[in-house]
Amino acid sequence: MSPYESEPVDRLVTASADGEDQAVEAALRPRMLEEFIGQERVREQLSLVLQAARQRGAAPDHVLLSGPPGLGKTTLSMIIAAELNAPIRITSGPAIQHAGDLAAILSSLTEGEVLFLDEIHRMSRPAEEMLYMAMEDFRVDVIVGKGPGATAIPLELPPFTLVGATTRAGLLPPPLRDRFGFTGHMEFYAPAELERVVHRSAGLLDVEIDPAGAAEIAGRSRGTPRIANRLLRRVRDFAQVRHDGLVTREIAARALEVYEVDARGLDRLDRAVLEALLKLFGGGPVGLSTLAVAVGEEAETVEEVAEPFLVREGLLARTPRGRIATAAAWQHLGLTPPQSTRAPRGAQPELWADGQA
Ligand SMILES: Nc1ncnc2c1ncn2[C@@H]1O[C@H](COP(=O)(O)OP(=O)(O)OP(=O)(O)O)[C@@H](O)[C@H]1O
Ligand SMILES: [Mg+2]
Repeated sequence: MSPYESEPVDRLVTASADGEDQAVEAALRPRMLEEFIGQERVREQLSLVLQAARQRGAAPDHVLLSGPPGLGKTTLSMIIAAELNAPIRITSGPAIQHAGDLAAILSSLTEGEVLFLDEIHRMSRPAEEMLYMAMEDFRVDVIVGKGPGATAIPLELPPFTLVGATTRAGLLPPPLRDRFGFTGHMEFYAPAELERVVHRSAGLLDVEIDPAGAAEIAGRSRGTPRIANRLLRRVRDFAQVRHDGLVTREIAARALEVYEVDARGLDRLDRAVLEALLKLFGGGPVGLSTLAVAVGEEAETVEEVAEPFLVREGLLARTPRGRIATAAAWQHLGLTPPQSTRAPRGAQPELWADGQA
């Protein structure tokens, strides 16, 4: 199970897609490689793979796209098919319960078709093994019958290109990983790239925005295009209802203040965790469960939902003795760190840490 599934669905800064995202994302997806912003390395590598295949008139190697949610894996897989001028079949690991499900999909593929397998790390074991053979030899063994009388009927498949996407590349069994000819690692986007994403989406959504307005939204988007697009939609509402529709830096900042997304993209939960760590525990070290009780959340929520971004931003560190705040955290919340000691006066740091790093 993906750690992202425990995220509260109403969170504006979650990188996972909600219902509204799914409805509008299709309209905002870049269609061709040229329109795809950022990820320069993956784009260049992929462009070579695709161009070479086109020149040879053959299906390209299987492609694995890995990286956190909302960075463009699904978008890129559709671009691959579009660039190859090939049809695309879309399915996902959890949708393939039995090897038979996969056999049915594979045997109905046409020559050169792109098979997009989302969340490929969540496929069942028997399906995975069938996939090994399909990827390597373009062949599957369909088992007919049960017990000692069962026979394997080999079935030839047309050449196809598998595009797998995963947020958890580390969970893929090595034999599966090895069968991809090319792996693209998606990285978080730089602010300037997100600004371009915001401008592009604003154009498609007919939102009037100035460069400073786009920069403001980009800076609060946690390196993630999906979040940038979502924040843009909320800012658009605010600009339209309270003002004349034009998105400036000030309008964007005020709108996102209403939605409690701060200048660095921290939301209410992130700030609550940070504030508790600083104000109640003097910056730590404090154990995860103690910290979670202080903010009134489950330890899992704090660890999986709030902490990854705080750690990535260099605001919080996980140590064997517990969580500690960095100097940047004090600065971000506008607080002064205690002079000589990190823990509240009289407290032994060890007593505050509960041993969970
Ligand atoms: N490079 C990009 N340029 C412009 N828009 C992008 C880019 N990457 C992603 N987006 C936008 O972000 C949204 C999310 O992208 P996408 O659905 O491809 O992410 P994902 O990596 O598949 O996420 P998940 O892991 O949740 O499936 C899409 O609406 C798309 O328009
Ligand atoms: Mg996706």
